[in-house]
Amino acid sequence: MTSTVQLSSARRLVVKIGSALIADPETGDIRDSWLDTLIDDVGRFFARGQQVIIVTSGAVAVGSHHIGKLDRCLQIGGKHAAAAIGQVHIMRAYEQSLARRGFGVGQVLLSSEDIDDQHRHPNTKRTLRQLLQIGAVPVVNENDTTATSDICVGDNDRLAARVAQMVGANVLILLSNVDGLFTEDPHRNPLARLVTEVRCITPELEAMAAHSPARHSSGGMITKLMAAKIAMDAGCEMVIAKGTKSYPLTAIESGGPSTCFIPLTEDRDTCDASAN
Ligand SMILES: Nc1ncnc2c1ncn2[C@@H]1O[C@H](COP(=O)(O)OP(=O)(O)O)[C@@H](O)[C@H]1O
Ligand SMILES: N[C@@H](CCC(=O)OP(=O)(O)O)C(=O)O
Repeated sequence: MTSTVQLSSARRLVVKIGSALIADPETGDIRDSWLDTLIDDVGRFFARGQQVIIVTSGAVAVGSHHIGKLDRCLQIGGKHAAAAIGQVHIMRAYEQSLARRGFGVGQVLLSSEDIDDQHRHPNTKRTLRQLLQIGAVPVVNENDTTATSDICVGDNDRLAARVAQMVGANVLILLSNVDGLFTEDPHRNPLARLVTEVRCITPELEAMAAHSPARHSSGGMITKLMAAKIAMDAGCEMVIAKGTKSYPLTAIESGGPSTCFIPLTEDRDTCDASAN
């Protein structure tokens, strides 16, 4: 069973970009041509009167390749230094791509305190909303350079869900390197089937999700299901889709494969999942 995801009716969307999309996994180079097609899609949403917040991974992936090019050892500066270097490259790419289409950009680096702390939360929310009002696209990442385990969200799937919850987004899209949630990791079992629609995160569904084999990824499918719980509890629909090809948001709207997590409402209260 397939379902066509309706994105056009969403007033506010959060789009999360995984490391393997923004950065070539082999070279660590930013995939500029692909990024231009994503930003074309985002521009189309803005032209329809919709608001889009981007949550992007990739700072560590891009930065660690640069450290490699400079012949330094990752252990010395570690992940924090890699993120500090990579974040600059990522933001330059977003800034240039958005500017070519007439948009500004606002970098928002968050720790869990910026979302959880009752004094910081309203500031974070206000900043995101003001950026949208003045036509600057918020580009969010975790503040990896100073994050310690007690103040970090830990992965951008949950960070994106927390942002979606905070700004009252209608739809959260996680663009990844797989079509969605499969009955097993499709990289390990090619016979795994795509789950197209989820209305409830059951233990059976959680058992399907595994970690990612990719080096710079944080949580694989496990954190995506955690994100789905946060989003659905906030009444926000969540979509996981493959974003590796050009125009990844157009592909979803055209009925491309995806897993859609639909929050329960009073008139839709069945708790089940459909697989292809
Ligand atoms: N049940 C599953 N369905 C789909 N992918 C899964 C599943 N379990 C584990 N995975 C792995 O999760 C990976 C996607 O997560 P991740 O590498 O963290 O991507 P991203 O960088 O987009 O967050 C897939 O490439 C796949 O190997
Ligand atoms: N904040 C990190 C991203 C961590 C993360 O969640 O990565 P991914 O699993 O590829 O979305 C970075 O920018 O490298």
